[in-house]
Amino acid sequence: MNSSSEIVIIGGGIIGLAIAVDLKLRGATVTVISQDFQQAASHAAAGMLAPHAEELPPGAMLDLCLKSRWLYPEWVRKLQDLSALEVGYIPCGILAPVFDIPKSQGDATWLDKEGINHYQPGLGSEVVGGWWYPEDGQVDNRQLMKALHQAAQRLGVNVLEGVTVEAIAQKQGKVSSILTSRGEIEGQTYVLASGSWVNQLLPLPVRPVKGQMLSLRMPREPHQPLPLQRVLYGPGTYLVPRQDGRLIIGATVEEVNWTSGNTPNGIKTLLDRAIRLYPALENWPIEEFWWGFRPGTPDELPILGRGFCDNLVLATGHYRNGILLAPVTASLIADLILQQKTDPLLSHFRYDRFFSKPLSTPMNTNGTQPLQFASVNGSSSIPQLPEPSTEDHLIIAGRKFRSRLMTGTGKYPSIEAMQKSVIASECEIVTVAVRRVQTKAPGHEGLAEAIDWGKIWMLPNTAGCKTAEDAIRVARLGREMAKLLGQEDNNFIKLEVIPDPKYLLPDPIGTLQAAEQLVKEGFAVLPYINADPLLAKRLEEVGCATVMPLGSPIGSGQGIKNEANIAIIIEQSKIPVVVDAGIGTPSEAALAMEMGADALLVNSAIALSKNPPAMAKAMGMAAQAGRLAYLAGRMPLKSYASASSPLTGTVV
Ligand SMILES: Cc1cc2nc3c(=O)[nH]c(=O)nc-3n(C[C@H](O)[C@H](O)[C@H](O)COP(=O)(O)OP(=O)(O)OC[C@H]3O[C@@H](n4cnc5c(N)ncnc54)[C@H](O)[C@@H]3O)c2cc1C
Ligand SMILES: CC(=O)[C@@H](O)[C@H](O)COP(=O)(O)O
Repeated sequence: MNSSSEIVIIGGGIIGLAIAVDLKLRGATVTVISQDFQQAASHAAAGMLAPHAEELPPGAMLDLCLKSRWLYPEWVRKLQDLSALEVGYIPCGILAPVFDIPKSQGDATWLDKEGINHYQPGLGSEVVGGWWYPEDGQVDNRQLMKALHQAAQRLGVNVLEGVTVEAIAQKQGKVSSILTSRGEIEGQTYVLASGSWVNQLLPLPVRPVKGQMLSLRMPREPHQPLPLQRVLYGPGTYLVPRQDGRLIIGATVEEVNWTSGNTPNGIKTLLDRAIRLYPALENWPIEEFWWGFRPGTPDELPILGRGFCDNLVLATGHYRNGILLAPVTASLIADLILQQKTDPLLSHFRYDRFFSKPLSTPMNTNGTQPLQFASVNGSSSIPQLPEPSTEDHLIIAGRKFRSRLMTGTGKYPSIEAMQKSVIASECEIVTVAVRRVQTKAPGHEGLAEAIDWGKIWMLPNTAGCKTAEDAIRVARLGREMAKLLGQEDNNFIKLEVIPDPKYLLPDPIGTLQAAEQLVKEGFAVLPYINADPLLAKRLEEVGCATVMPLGSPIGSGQGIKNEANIAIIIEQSKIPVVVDAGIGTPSEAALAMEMGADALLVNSAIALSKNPPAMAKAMGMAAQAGRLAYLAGRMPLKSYASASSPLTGTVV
């Protein structure tokens, strides 16, 4: 497949489809690509339209939600007309029963025990009262998804189901096409609406937040209304009665990454809370269990508006309120694309709120100072080194570096220790694990912002990737991450394909495959390899920028165990050889440089030392000393002693 469409939307959840329908109604040519309509959070949701019951604080998010709730009646009427399907929209109001009398009662309508039981008989005996939110409501989100799908197809949106977008190709600051499991697709404008999966394509801080759900069948007596008429939004659970007699019970909120499935604990928790709220349901038949992944952002606000490239629009991160926010998102994004109209509300939801540039900010959000480099040589406790020769540069992919030591960012006792160590080492290249930075893994929170990327060249690495495909995907994210942090022209990637968790030894075949592909995509590839001279040669032939043979396993501190093979690699390579991993002491660092390695990468030995900045300085000195020694040339080895002082003129 090689096709083009004016606007290409990635993701066929409620957000992608709602935008597609809106754009199409305004005359655009639209394609929607979705790998799996059923996996969407939009199917899993409860369908509450609940800005008030969710207790959103006053501000831009509440304004956005209220605007969307206001748009709902007209929006669903239009969809029902287009699709000829009912979507179960009911502005039924939401009751929020509580078990403790609240301290303050704010503006919302408070109902005492008698009042709330009047609205909803049969509540648990512990309910002491509750709030009444008359304007909140619900929609049957599964029906709504069917209607959106139908409307899109009837309008002539090109809906591609079962197609996965694998990469977003860019040229000169614009998205040029997208690469999919069925070929390349071109458009003029691209909308990224792939929910929780968005950071598989771009480094946005969106993570899956799992929610488990179940449904019961409510008893239906002849000529009687269903026992529950309104949404009950209780402490830790909610009950959403559908007109067809199902009762939806939700939802857990779990930070378990992509762990799928329902668990006994999840379901038990929901049922316990639901029965406490409305005891009669304990005898109703269970119909279904399911789960879904909410697209969560660090501040729980969506990401909306232009992003990364001129012709790329972002619409993701709707977290708990994506069903509610669909109409307003569709309308604002269509205005933006077709009329270049930027609603003032959108300014609160820009993607770059997560990427503060440390150069212009005196203090990062986590309280750590960004790196300052000017005073390094004035630092008191660390000895000074002579200026290295200005002629002797390390050159990788045409880029010059004075320092021949690269460092990492993991395993440090604190961000501050890492910052000081980077400064003390005088390194100019720091490698960062794309995945850990993206997911803000423990120890990596605020890491990207803690380094002054105006001074330090970022070497994104594919740590954590077990296959070539995985590494290629993460490498692409790494390039975006470097761009976001201000290094527009950074195409470096430290390629790690490591299937083996015990020794962390790289997979040579996967590494070669990934390297070939990444070189084709224009990356400067720095592959981490076992010290295998033949593999090193092949990697050089496919166009890698360096090779990075390991001294010994990562983090082992065993030093240079592969000396003979590393020597062969050094001898035969026309590209720089960077000895990476296993270096435990400065003497081992110096040894690698004396052997003729072009550079070193040292992480654990510095980070795990009792005084990381001092060890970093020592490693920097060792790299320089080893390099100077290599350039100076070693004295010849001899089998016998030869006196140091001349023997001529000795007194007999
Ligand atoms: C248990 C639960 C309860 C919820 N309850 C409510 C509620 O009551 N009210 C409310 O307003 N919100 C609720 N939400 C939140 C709401 O469901 C989400 O915010 C919303 O569905 C997000 O929609 P989306 O279109 O952005 O993402 P999704 O619905 O997840 O859709 C994303 C789509 O993109 C596709 N995709 C991903 N990557 C790719 C790729 N690389 N190539 C092609 N396609 C791709 C996926 O297959 C998927 O179809 C709930 C969510 C959950 C999980
Ligand atoms: C940070 C990094 O890239 C490491 O995987 C690298 O290989 C360094 O290894 P040590 O931690 O053994 O120095």
